[in-house]
Amino acid sequence: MIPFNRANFLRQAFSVLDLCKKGERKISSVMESTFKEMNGESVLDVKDKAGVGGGVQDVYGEDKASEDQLITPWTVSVASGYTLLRDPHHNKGLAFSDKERDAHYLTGLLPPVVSTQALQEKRLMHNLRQFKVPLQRYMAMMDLQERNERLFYKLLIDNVEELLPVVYTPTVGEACQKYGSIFRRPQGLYISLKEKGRILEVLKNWPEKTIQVIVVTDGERILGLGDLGCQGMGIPVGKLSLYTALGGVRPSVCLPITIDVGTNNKKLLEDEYYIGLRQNRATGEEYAELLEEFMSAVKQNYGEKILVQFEDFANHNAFELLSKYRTTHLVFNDDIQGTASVVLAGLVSALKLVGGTLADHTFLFLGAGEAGTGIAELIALEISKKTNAPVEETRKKVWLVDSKGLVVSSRKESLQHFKKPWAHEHEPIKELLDSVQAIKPTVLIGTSGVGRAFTKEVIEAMSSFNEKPIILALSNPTSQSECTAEEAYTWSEGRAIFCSGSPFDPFEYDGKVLVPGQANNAYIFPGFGLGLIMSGTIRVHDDLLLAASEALAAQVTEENYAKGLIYPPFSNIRKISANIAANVAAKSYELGLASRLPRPKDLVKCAQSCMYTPIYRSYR
Ligand SMILES: O=C([O-])CC(=O)C(=O)O
Ligand SMILES: [Mg+2]
Repeated sequence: MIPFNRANFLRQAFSVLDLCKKGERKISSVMESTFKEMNGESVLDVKDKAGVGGGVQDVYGEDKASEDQLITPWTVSVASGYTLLRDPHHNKGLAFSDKERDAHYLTGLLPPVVSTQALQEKRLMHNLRQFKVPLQRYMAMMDLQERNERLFYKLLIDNVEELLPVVYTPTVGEACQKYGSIFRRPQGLYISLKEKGRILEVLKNWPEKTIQVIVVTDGERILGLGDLGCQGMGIPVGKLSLYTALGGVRPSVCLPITIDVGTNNKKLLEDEYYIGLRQNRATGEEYAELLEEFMSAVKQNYGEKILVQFEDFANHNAFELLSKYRTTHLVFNDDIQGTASVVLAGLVSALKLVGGTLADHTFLFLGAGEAGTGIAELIALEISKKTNAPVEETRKKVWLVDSKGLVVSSRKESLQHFKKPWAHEHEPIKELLDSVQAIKPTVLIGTSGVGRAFTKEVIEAMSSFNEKPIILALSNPTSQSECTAEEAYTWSEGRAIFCSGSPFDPFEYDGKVLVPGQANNAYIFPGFGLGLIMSGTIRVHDDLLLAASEALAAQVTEENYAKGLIYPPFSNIRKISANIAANVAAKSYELGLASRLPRPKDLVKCAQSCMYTPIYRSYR
């Protein structure tokens, strides 16, 4: 083995660089990051491996391993021929030019025609539209992602409004429910209880070395569908494809992870096609230890600035994980914080339609879990910032109803800790309808995961004391939505300002076409993540969520308001994400949380220039 020292390292590095310059080798992401490292561009933390000396960011331990340690023999090679066609990152299918076919040993492996990406796109959209069953469209999209990554993202970006419901909610929910039977190829990293004690090793099996964002779930609360165990993998995969399509984060730096600690879903445990551990969920110390090992391994492997997005954990773990790791890691809980940020943006822009300030409104939630309390807290925080009233006071504008009724002070003893701040003085009320009539909210928000919980009586009550009741039915997928667009509009006689978590089609009421908004965290997390990554932010602060929310609200145009919309259309999402990223990064620099210095002058331009675009590249 060549002894590791700076001189040898540089010699090797420059000989590879030479080959690259001559076009004989493609620079791999490993070498690329090594060069950056040598230039001092982004130095990650030096790993603490007692007794053996290695270089800065010797992530895979090749250099510092002593002879008895095992290492992974990663090689750098240029894909060609059949392998190139089977490599989703580089495959272009029929779009390989004749010159490329010659140079890369593809001649004969493809039919003679040379297609454009635009024509491929047209053909694929035509084929997708032939499928009438949404799950078939989902599977066709996943196959495309596995076959030709750039074409997948091109399709998704150019047809975002049509394809979002396919790769994301609601179809992704059904895909998770049936994940075992539609399973073709693994799409992310599975870490189960069986890997306890060697999670770091498992991370190293992932083919990409440079990772900037991880979306992780333990599958316990997949959308509003409950515990889907290991089959929750569809969620991190879907969320990360939006990181790329909507936020422009490069696909190669995104890593979907499912942590499998078992499932309490009896149906899945008995399903012969179930893909996860066939046991009940580990809890308590066993669970906490696995998560602790995971969080340490992630930081050890990818460095301080790896963004970990927690997704669809059950309440009891979600709050705890967020509060435990928010001071030591760059973590973000999409269901608590992302949802809060998107809903706050919608409410702030709704003020243009209903008048008043946030502090003039009264909010009632059905559902006091992650989304409900997360949104509630951000509303209270925003009102507090705007009015200078203490947050303990501003929380009194917000009421929660859970499965046992209105959250009130007499229930405080028995409440889970995250509900306690919302237990205000009031007599106990069991039913939602009675709570609505007693509190008389101007805004009704559903985060309960209980489909059709906003009944005709509830919507009619809201409409009896509000000229324009704001009704947000946020639970996903569509089957769990607290009411449909049609119901909200019909029962409010066309007066409701309605948004849902999963998309609904426009609805015509009394000759007027009413367009429901989609208050989904997909508006926020891609741009938010991009903002954190491009500024090298090291911790998430609540003010960054407010910055994201403010940027989103600012993107709603007069034209949108005229249609009764409180969110901009998803078709503009790349521009919206760039603006969110810039505002988040600006706040991060202001708070001293950004480590990428000097601060770029024009952060919007910086965000735009960082964004991945899926057009084909030409190969030498
Ligand atoms: O995935 C979505 O559509 C929104 C979300 O985070 C959830 O419902 O858990
Ligand atoms: Mg979620």
